[in-house]
Amino acid sequence: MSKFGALIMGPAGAGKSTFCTALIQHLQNNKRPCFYVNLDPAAEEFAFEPDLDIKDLISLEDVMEEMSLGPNGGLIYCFEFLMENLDFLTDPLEDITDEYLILFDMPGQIELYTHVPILPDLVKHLMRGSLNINMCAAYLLESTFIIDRAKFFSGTLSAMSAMLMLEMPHVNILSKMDLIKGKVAKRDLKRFVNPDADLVDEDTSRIVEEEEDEEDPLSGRDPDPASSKNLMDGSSFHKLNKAVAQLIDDFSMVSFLKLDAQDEDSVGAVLSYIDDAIQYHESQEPKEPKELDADMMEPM
Ligand SMILES: Nc1nc2c(ncn2[C@@H]2O[C@H](COP(=O)(O)OP(=O)(O)OP(=O)(O)O)[C@@H](O)[C@H]2O)c(=O)[nH]1
Ligand SMILES: [Mg+2]
Repeated sequence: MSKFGALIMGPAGAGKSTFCTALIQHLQNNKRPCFYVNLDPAAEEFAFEPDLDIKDLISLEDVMEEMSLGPNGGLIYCFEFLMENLDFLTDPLEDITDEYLILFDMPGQIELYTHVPILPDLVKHLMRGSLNINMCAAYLLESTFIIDRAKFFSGTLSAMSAMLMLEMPHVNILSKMDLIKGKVAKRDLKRFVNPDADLVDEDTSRIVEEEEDEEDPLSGRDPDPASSKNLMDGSSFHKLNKAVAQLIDDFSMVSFLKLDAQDEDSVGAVLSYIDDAIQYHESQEPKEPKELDADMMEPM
């Protein structure tokens, strides 16, 4: 029997938990069962009580206190502890049937998605171990980043890093679309949904003209070439951003779905992409004719 799940990821405050809440509500409205797993050991409040909560295994607060660690080191410790106690996840998930969508609400520490190898191991355990869950990663990025294009491309790079690291079906999502309604022209929005590198050139707010051959205003001397290597002036920053944006553009790997968590149609649309990625509907038993909605049986 197959199992189906989605890993809801993204930087701090991107709207992961809100998206999980909206998804659970939408699934309930459509009479689909859901199993909600909280993997954020610092999360306190939930609109829907998690069916499984990492805090019942380990809490970030205790780790920080007892191990004298900061929030990021503490989080990594919690995940290492989870990896040593995988039965905590495996046992309750074993009995989940193929009708369920298992939602994993992840923490927002970016290092988890970029350079710490814990997440790939966790994903391998969920997808390829005895649980054999068909999983899709959903990576959320705040749409307000669009206003600052350097920030947008750095966020896009983190999404790409997660994609490459996890090697699993993946959708990228621009969350909080309600916040930019009316602020970005529809035509421009399309270019962020499929990011193109020229967006960086058009971001005039960030371009600072290179002040080559200018005297150092403090000392009156020519700028020291050695020290200027360590300083990133506006022009080098722009070139770096352009190179990063070009890399993303060249890969043609990152595109975004738009999400407004308050709008049920928008939540449903994103869910349909996740369903497609995990082939949820293909696995569902065909319904007996008597189970079909009476409306559908009525003559047109
Ligand atoms: N306007 C608007 N606000 C949103 C939306 N989604 C989330 N927020 C707000 O953004 C803030 C962070 O949302 P969360 O859902 O807690 O974000 P998160 O990614 O789970 O955060 P961490 O778990 O702390 O990393 C909250 O104040 C939410 O109310 C949205 O679609 N629109
Ligand atoms: Mg959260």
